[in-house]
Amino acid sequence: MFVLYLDIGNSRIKWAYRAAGGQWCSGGCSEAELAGLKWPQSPERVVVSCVRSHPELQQQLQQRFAERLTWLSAPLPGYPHFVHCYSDSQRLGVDRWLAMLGAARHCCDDVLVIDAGTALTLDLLNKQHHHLGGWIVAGLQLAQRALFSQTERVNPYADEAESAGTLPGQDTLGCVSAGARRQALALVASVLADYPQHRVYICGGDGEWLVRELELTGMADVEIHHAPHLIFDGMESLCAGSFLL
Ligand SMILES: Nc1ncnc2c1ncn2[C@@H]1O[C@H](COP(=O)(O)OP(=O)(O)O)[C@@H](O)[C@H]1O
Ligand SMILES: CC(C)(COP(=O)(O)O)[C@@H](O)C(=O)NCCC(=O)O
Ligand SMILES: [K+]
Repeated sequence: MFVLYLDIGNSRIKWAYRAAGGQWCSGGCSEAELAGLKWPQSPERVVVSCVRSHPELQQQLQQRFAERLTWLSAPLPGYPHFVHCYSDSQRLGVDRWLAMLGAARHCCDDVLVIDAGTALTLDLLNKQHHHLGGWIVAGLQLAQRALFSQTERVNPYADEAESAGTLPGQDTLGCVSAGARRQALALVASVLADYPQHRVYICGGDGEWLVRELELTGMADVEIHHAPHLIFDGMESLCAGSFLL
């Protein structure tokens, strides 16, 4: 069956499907671009995860795909292979839930799932599929925007350059961008140090940077798996288990 998967985050939309060879084919797009995208065949099912309410887009996709569309805005209630720690499981971000399901699909160990997106989230899932909890902080761009919008003189000056690394900045934008990166790395390093037995999976728009940086700095003694399709793996495991009607 040809299934199209969409992940609507707070910054952008990601799409994916399995190519003929079985590998993921994926990309990112804006809302405006989504309507114009062409798929190799007409999707027989479209599974969407969405962490924000988006009635126009939902309606547009509903019209286009009708009963082929499944819209996930929260963890599926009563899903048997996941034990929540939130007393209100519907409050857990559906992207976090799906990324954990995706990681559980890849391995049978305790896992630490890191999604470096608009928010940087870290979640612990043990091998019995109990969610032990996690952390949510602002991601790289959001952390910088918080400073730009909530202070008077920390500004993204057009004549300054963003730092791509973590060395001390020497102007405002350099300090803010290096600070955001160093802050994210420090959090990840501290969690890795506390949970050394967990297998680590990293996804999200800043995932590639994070993995590279952890490897370069030797911050992680453990093996780090860059798994950019983790959320789609999670959606696929719901389809495979026939949990989506
Ligand atoms: N084309 C892009 N648009 C927006 N952010 C991007 C893009 N490419 C990489 N990024 C980085 O990815 C992060 C957003 O990650 P992403 O996983 O797409 O977020 P979300 O799932 O919250 O929409 C940003 O902090 C940014 O640094
Ligand atoms: C933490 C998130 C904002 C991350 O979303 P993203 O960065 O992928 O856009 C999202 O998972 C969310 O809205 N969660 C709800 C609150 C919670 O998980 O407790
Ligand atoms: K995220």
